[in-house]
Amino acid sequence: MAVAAAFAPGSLLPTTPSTHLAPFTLRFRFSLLPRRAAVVAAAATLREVCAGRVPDHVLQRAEEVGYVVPTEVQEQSLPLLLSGQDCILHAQTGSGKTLAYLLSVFSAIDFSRSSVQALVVVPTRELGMQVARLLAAKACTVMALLDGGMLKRQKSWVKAEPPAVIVATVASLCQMVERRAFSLQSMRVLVIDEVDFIFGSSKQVSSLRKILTSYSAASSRQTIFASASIPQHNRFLHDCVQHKWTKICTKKERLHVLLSLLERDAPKSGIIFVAEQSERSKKAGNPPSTTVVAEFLRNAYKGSLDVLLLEEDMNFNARAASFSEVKGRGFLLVSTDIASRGFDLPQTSHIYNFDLPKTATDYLHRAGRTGREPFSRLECGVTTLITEDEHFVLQRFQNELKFHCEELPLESMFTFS
Ligand SMILES: Nc1ncnc2c1ncn2[C@@H]1O[C@H](COP(=O)(O)OP(=O)(O)OP(=O)(O)O)[C@@H](O)[C@H]1O
Repeated sequence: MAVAAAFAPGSLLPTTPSTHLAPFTLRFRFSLLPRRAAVVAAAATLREVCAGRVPDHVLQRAEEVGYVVPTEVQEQSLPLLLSGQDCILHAQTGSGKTLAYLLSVFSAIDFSRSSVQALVVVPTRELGMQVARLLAAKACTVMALLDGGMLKRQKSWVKAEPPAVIVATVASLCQMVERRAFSLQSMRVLVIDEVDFIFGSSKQVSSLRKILTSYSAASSRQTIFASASIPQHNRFLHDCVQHKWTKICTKKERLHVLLSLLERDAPKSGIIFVAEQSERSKKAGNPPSTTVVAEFLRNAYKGSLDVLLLEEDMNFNARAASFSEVKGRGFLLVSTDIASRGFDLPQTSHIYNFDLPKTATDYLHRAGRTGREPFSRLECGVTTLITEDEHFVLQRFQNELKFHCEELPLESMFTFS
């Protein structure tokens, strides 16, 4: 038997602040209404919300690229962020947290000073590239220190002329700070994006804590945490907005079911999430599932979208190429969870969980890659392919995230060999 399920993102409720990284003060928490309602409800423009705090040239640039009306998370958080308070930005995926914290960064920077004044810590190179691009477009010196980057060359640049803002992964940040390539003494704003992900690794937490306590003063900076899934939350999602679909099939049928779904949905663009290859499978010399799925689609899919691949083991140049290729084009991106956090590809209409995510949090972040255009009426959906014995896992995610799945008979909808 096969089934489909409906699921929709909605509001996230406040959490207990995480205290892993004392000595921060975390004074602000809020909940968020559904994204679309949030946009409709906005009364003031972004310019009005930021008046007198964010430099005019930044606001002008924001308007040029289409950021005119604040999303609800921006409307709610900016008055606090711009007043310099420490904040937890805990709001659903695609709600506009990045622009909220970036505007706060711009309000705090003295553009005439040549020193590192803001640090944005990100979990992955891809998210870092995205944030750095958004910042760079706003005419300010920004340097991205990301795993696999040219840290040696950057070390001399950063020494010669320290950028106002650094966007960094923890590992590359440690390397540069420990080599004394720059100082964090003038840092006014610290942002930790996808904070729960970074706090999920004790190694990253201890490295970050060491850097922050040794090289910057907690009392003189603003700290902002951002994520759609802050730890210790009481409850996650409610309020249906979009249809999300789940299907049951046997492992063998998955590729063909996926193909049928793609034909039926005709996505504008889609991301197909596939499990990372196990060590055992690597040792056995098997190709990664991502490659298998991408190869299958390249041969069998007859639609107009480009089939692209993104996975951990690809070298950084190949990863960067895949990431920049998908920008602005119709694509079917086959990826591991590397694309599940922070990735902002607004044209993504459909998500397919070819393999189940490991946790409910991972499910949330994967699902959040769609429905990201606040003003769009694009039909969006999340589809999960599961076998009968995986049903209980999905049930666990539903219980934890408080969403409801509806099942849809497979045979009536598809024919596959
Ligand atoms: N005020 C705005 N007007 C129009 N579009 C906006 C506005 N703010 C943000 N966006 C767009 O909304 C999309 C989602 O924003 P963003 O990436 O900041 O979400 P997020 O909350 O950080 O999501 P995630 O938790 O998944 O990282 C992006 O395409 C961004 O360009």
